[in-house]
Amino acid sequence: MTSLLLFAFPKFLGQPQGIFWRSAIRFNSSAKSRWLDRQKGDSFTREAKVQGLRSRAAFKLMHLDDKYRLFRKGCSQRVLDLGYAPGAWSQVALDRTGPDGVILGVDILPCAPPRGVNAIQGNILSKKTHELIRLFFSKHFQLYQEDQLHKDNGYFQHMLEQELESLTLNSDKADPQCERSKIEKTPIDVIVSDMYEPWPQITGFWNNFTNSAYDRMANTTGVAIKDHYMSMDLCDAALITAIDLMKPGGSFVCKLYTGKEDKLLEGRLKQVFDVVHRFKPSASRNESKELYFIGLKKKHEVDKLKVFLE
Ligand SMILES: C[S@@+](CC[C@H](N)C(=O)[O-])C[C@H]1O[C@@H](n2cnc3c(N)ncnc32)[C@H](O)[C@@H]1O
Repeated sequence: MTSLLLFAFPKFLGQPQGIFWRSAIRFNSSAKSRWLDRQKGDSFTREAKVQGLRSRAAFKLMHLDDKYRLFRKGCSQRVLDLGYAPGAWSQVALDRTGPDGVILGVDILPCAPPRGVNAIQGNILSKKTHELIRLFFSKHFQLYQEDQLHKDNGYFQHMLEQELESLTLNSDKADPQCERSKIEKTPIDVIVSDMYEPWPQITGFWNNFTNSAYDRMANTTGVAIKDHYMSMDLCDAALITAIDLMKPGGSFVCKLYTGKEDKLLEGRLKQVFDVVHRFKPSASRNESKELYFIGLKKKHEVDKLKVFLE
């Protein structure tokens, strides 16, 4: 059996046995059918289907919002949903901010956003993604909203990219009225981050890869310590986004797989927000180590270096 697999996947030759077997186990079909069985028997999964929500994760954000009042109707809130795919959290944000809310989802994977939600495909660890987000939310970019095309299709990312490129090219012009000065530095009211394992897309695409595209991303590994440290990196990335792009007074949520550095993250959050909570929503499975941190009332002056050096 082993030699057959090594023949089929020669890239595993020369790798330590442990890595080989872990990789083989991850693509095991019985694990997939266990996952499907669990989904079928789950009341949140059933309810999500009934309500037309893209995944059961929607209920986690609803519980978080019921408890901490992140969203408000009639306040034109600008919401950034990090790791939005397949889009259930964005659906909740859109519903709870009302018609004047503006929701932008960012995900490293391509995904058509729910109607009324805008999206960028990008890695939140990249500086360019931050610039695209800022540009999207800036008043300057609202010009493009006149065409209303985004209502059906989400924003066209290439338009944002072209805009960013032309701003970068003209950045050295000594014009005090230059376009860049119209861009708000901290335009966002609420940032929610559910970043971690890519959503388990099982239909709607042809898979011509030898392994699933989304499995190459940050799936939970089942190794608690690894999941913890990888999710710490994504929480740090979300926190940096909040420090750089969120208005004072803004609200923040991020998902962490618990472990040794929980306290470290909590300490960092306390330097950025006046109020910090931890919460496990009832829709979060008991056996899962996921936990949500909530930061409320972002402070006015935040020294990014100090947050990460202490
Ligand atoms: C659990 S899913 C989010 C589910 C979503 N909240 C919902 O309600 O539909 C986590 C998402 O985080 C995304 N992700 C992981 N790392 C990322 C990164 N570095 N930048 C952007 N998105 C990332 C994954 O692609 C995946 O789609």
